[in-house]
Amino acid sequence: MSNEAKVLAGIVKNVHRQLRKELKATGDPESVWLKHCQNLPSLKQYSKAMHMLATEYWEHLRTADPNTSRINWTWSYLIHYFHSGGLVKERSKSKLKLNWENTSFRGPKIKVLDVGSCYNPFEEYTELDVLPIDLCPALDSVYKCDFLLVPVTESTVIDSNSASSLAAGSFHCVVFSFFLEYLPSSSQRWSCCEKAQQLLVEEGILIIITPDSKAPHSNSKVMKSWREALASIGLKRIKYEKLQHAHCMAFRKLPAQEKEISNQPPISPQQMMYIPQDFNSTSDSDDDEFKVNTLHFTAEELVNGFNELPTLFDE
Ligand SMILES: C[S@@+](CC[C@H](N)C(=O)[O-])C[C@H]1O[C@@H](n2cnc3c(N)ncnc32)[C@H](O)[C@@H]1O
Repeated sequence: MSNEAKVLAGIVKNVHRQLRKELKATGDPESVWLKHCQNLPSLKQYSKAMHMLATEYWEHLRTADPNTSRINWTWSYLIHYFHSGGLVKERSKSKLKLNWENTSFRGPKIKVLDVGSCYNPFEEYTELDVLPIDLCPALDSVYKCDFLLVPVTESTVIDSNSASSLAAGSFHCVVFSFFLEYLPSSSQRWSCCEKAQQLLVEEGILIIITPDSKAPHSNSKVMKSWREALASIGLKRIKYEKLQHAHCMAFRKLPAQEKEISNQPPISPQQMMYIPQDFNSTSDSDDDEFKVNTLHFTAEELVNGFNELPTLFDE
C-alpha cells in the first residue's frame, strides 16, 4: 500500500476510533454523536480521505478483479433479486398463500437509498434510481442527511442539498455499505437498522456490507448475531457472501403476514449489532487486547475479530 493510501486510511480509522474512545469515556452515545457532528473540519477531512481512497486506490482493485468490489456485488444482487427471478424464488419458499399481486415490485427502476454514500458510488447504474445521503457528502450530488436523526414520515423532503425527511415504505433497497462500523454504539447501529426496515417496501432489500479481510468463518458469530437481531424485525437474511475484503449480505423485508415474530433473540437486539472493536480498550493502539465482555463469544474470537476496514487499510 502506498504512503498516501496509508495516510488516508489512517484518517478514516482515527475517526472511528476516536468516536469509540469518547463513547467509552462518557457512556453517552447521543452527546458523543452531537459533538462529532459539530466538528466540521474533521467530518470534511474524513469525507475527502474516504472519497480518494475509494476512487483512486480501491478502484484499481475493482478494475483488476470485479469480484472484489462491494459496489459490483450490490448491483448484481439487486438485478438478480428484482429482475432475474430472485424475488419470485423467495416467494415460492413462503409457506403462506399470499396475494402476491398486491405486494409485487413496481417501477421501471429500483429505488435505492444509499446511506453513508460519501461519493455516490451507485450513480453509474442506469437500472437504479439512487437517493445518496451522507452526514458530510464528498460530492454535490450527495444529499446531506444524518440518518440517525432524520425522521421517517409520509413523504421524502429534499431541500436544495439536504434530505430533511424520508418516506416510510418508499424504497426497494436500502444500502449500508461500510456504514455501520462508523457508528460507535451497537444501539445506534440498531436504530439505523430499524429505520431501514420502516423505509423499505414489503419484500424490499436491506444490503449490509461490512469490512473484513479475514477468512469467512472468523467472524461467523458476529454475522449470526446480526442475522438473528434483524430477523426479529422481519428482515430475513436471504444472501450471504464473503468477498476478499468484506461480508456482503441481503436481508428481505418479509410481508407483514410472514414476519417471524416467534424467533425472538436471547438478548436485546440493541446489543446484538456489536462489532469486535466495541470491546477494544480505550488506547489508540491497534494492538490492544480485546476485552471479553458478557456477550457470548471468546477472547480469541474477539482478537481474531474484524479489521476495521479492509486489508487496504492494514499497516
Ligand atoms: C466508510 S464511509 C463509506 C462510504 C461508501 N458507502 C462506501 O462504501 O465506500 C462511511 C460514510 O458514512 C457516513 N455516515 C456516517 N454516519 C452517518 C449518518 N448518521 N448519516 C449519514 N451518513 C453517515 C460518513 O460520513 C461516511 O461518508
